Amino acid sequence: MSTTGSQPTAEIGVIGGSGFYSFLDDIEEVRVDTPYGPPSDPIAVGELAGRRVAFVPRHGRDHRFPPHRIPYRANMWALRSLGVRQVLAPSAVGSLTPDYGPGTLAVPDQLADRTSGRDQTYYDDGAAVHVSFSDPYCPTGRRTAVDAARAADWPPVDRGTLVVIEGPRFSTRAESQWFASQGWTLIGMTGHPEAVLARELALCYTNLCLVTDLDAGIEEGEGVTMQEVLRVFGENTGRLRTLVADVVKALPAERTCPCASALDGMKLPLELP
Ligand SMILES: CSC[C@H]1O[C@H](OP(=O)(O)O)[C@H](O)[C@@H]1O
Ligand SMILES: Nc1ncnc2[nH]cnc12
Repeated sequence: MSTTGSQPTAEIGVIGGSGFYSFLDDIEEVRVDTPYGPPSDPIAVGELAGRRVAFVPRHGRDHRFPPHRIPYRANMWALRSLGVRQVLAPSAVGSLTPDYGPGTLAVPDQLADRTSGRDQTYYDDGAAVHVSFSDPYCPTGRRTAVDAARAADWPPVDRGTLVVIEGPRFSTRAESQWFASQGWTLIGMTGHPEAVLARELALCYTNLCLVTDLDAGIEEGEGVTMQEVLRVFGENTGRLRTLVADVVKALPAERTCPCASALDGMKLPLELP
């Protein structure tokens, strides 16, 4: 169903990644325009256990946006304009350690940006805004996700550093070994700038990482392929969707985390939606 009249609202946003192109059953589709163009797809808004949820697949339903072309700013802006304040972001990631094999769930607590040339800020002009980003993820969202995964009998890796590469190619063995030597444990292509854009809008952001492969530097075979990523993701989709739903249900409605006050006292050059 498409909405043209009064716009529905949502409190929690879910950004689906590779293999995660839809989420809710009974939805209203909302076309939101933003100063950064349209989001990846119309936003699907619906209800889950009494919580209002907005869903957008970051690559589009047909996976037409490669990671370096995703309209990250439009996606996050559109979610906020619907009322969203907490964002859950499931992602397919590679592992940089043999300890975390395919099927592992990880909730990283750190991020290392190795992207280049992506639009990574809303504050380009008019005033300098520097948000704190030492802890890029929401502590409440992370704790809720870790607890929900444990309760679902899917014990997660409850920390770790996600390095985000520009892509769309996968890493060489040398690059991958270098990332691992830094102590970084997970690798993906979309966690940046998603996390920082959420912080720049004072949104909570939690990355739920499903390991689909061992990255090239630690793998003994042919290296990573897109087919392998999508196959392993497909094998784990059911429990990941259930977990996202569990986290939606368990997220505290009231925000007491630092993300909520990320912009307090700052003079912003634009009006947030
Ligand atoms: C489909 S292979 C690589 C692709 O998968 C991951 O996507 P997402 O983070 O949206 O789940 C990775 O970041 C790449 O975009
Ligand atoms: N090995 C890998 N490198 C980058 N992004 C990924 N997404 C899933 N697996 C990946």
